[in-house]
Amino acid sequence: MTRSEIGSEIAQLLLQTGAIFISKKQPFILAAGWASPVYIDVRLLVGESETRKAVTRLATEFIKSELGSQNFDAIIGAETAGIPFSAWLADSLNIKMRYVRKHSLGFGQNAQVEGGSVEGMRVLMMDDLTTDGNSKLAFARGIRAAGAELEDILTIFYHDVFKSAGPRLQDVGLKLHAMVTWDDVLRADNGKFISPEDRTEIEKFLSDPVDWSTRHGGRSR
Ligand SMILES: O=P(O)(O)OC[C@H]1O[C@H](OP(=O)(O)OP(=O)(O)O)[C@H](O)[C@@H]1O
Ligand SMILES: O=C(O)c1cc(=O)[nH]c(=O)[nH]1
Repeated sequence: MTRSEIGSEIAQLLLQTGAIFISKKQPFILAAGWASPVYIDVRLLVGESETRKAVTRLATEFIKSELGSQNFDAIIGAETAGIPFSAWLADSLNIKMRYVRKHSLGFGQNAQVEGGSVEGMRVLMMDDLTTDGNSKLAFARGIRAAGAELEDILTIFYHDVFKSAGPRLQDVGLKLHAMVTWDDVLRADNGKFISPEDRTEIEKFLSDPVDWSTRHGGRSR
């Protein structure tokens, strides 16, 4: 399967499971404080057996063909939504699984990376989604502080509109790989899930998300 075929299949799953939410009244406020007319709830791919099996099959194929599964000793799921996907992928790829907390626990072993040592291991970080990459930077600091070699991050969805995300990750030696972006979703929709009015609003947001956010009470820079 090509990258584009994988993107198209997962985009269909996101549309069918109702994971693409379009705000009718108030904008969504995202983790980093941006206002947005859309919110992608990738967590909805977790609930049903058929759906999660399909995502795991597609992500396994993506990792094998685009990244090379032999390049990783472990997959590390990011709290919270990255954790279930990392568990299924670790089984499917037959590699170790760990997970990384948003913050060290603060008591007990005070660990940020859980599930065993990652010292000297080549690891792949797995999360459900990327917006501006802020959370990825924090997770990466924790994973590297635990002694792992981390260069690659895989997310199911990437908004790919906050233009600073890629360079900020590259500056610290991180490569972001995404299975689905807005291009895949807008191509996969046949008008059944996204109305023409909603599509117009989404396109306005995508063409200048910082301006959209500023005009709707979210972050402006
Ligand atoms: O900051 P970015 O790297 O662009 O990624 C956006 C983050 O926002 C979501 O997490 P959130 O904390 O909202 O929810 P979760 O705990 O369910 O993962 C998502 O799972 C990403 O981790
Ligand atoms: O940036 C975020 O917080 C975010 C955006 C989005 O579309 N979906 C999500 O779960 N989080």
